[in-house]
Amino acid sequence: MNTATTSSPPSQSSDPILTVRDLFRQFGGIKAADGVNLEVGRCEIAGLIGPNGSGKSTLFSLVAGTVKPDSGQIRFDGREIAGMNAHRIARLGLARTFQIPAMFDNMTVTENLLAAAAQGHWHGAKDRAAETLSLLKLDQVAQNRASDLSGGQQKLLEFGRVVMRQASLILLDEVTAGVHPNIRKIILDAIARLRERGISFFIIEHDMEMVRNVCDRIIVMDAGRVVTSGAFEDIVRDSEVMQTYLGRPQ
Ligand SMILES: Nc1ncnc2c1ncn2[C@@H]1O[C@H](COP(=O)(O)OP(=O)(O)OP(=O)(O)O)[C@@H](O)[C@H]1O
Repeated sequence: MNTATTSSPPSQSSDPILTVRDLFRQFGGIKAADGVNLEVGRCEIAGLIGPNGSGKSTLFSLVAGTVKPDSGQIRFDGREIAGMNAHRIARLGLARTFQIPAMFDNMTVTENLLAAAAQGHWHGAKDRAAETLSLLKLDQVAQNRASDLSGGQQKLLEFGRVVMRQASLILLDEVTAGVHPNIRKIILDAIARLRERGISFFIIEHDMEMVRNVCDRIIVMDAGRVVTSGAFEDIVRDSEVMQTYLGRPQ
């Protein structure tokens, strides 16, 4: 069901890059994660959808280590990471866009990319910065200060900073929300290209068109739990899921 935006994933190993088992986290009386179970395959682009307050962002924070679970397992690339601190998880190769330190306003676009590499793998950073500028069509503004970029270009730069860290799994939280269609297309094409290079993605998205265009598989959450998962067409065909969990019958 991939459109022209995405290509087929490279051959996937059967061992998922991310496995979440029986994950619980309460805030006061609110069960934000109420026994979450899911997997993201290697080189997969998995979409996470669900109504407001269903626990999507909390799940990302639990996986990225910025929120600690009450109980449960999170296995990333063969290691148990539940409760590990966020910096350690990031060093293992898991990145969450737009959660990394804000870009440096007074530095150029290129300098910002190099600074992101300095937080992780410096080897080959200059070549990777050039590749990333090209991938995200930021070549023309490479020497501009980050503060002089448009809002959409700043989103591209933040995405580029994550790419520079050479993560093997990237969590994207509504990465295209509110951006111009041209910027959106650049981001979607970049996701598809990066997946071809072996990077896995887990994407929170409200825009069903983006979900359809880019995701291999959709995971639906409601009230802190995964209620179903499957191909986009199967999910939208399930009118009960669409009405109950997304509030829009198809
Ligand atoms: N730090 C917190 N303190 C208290 N309650 C929280 C906290 N973080 C999340 N919650 C609550 O946990 C529930 C799940 O929130 P979460 O933001 O994870 O949902 P979401 O699916 O990402 O929602 P949205 O689509 O609106 O971003 C909500 O009821 C929210 O109010």
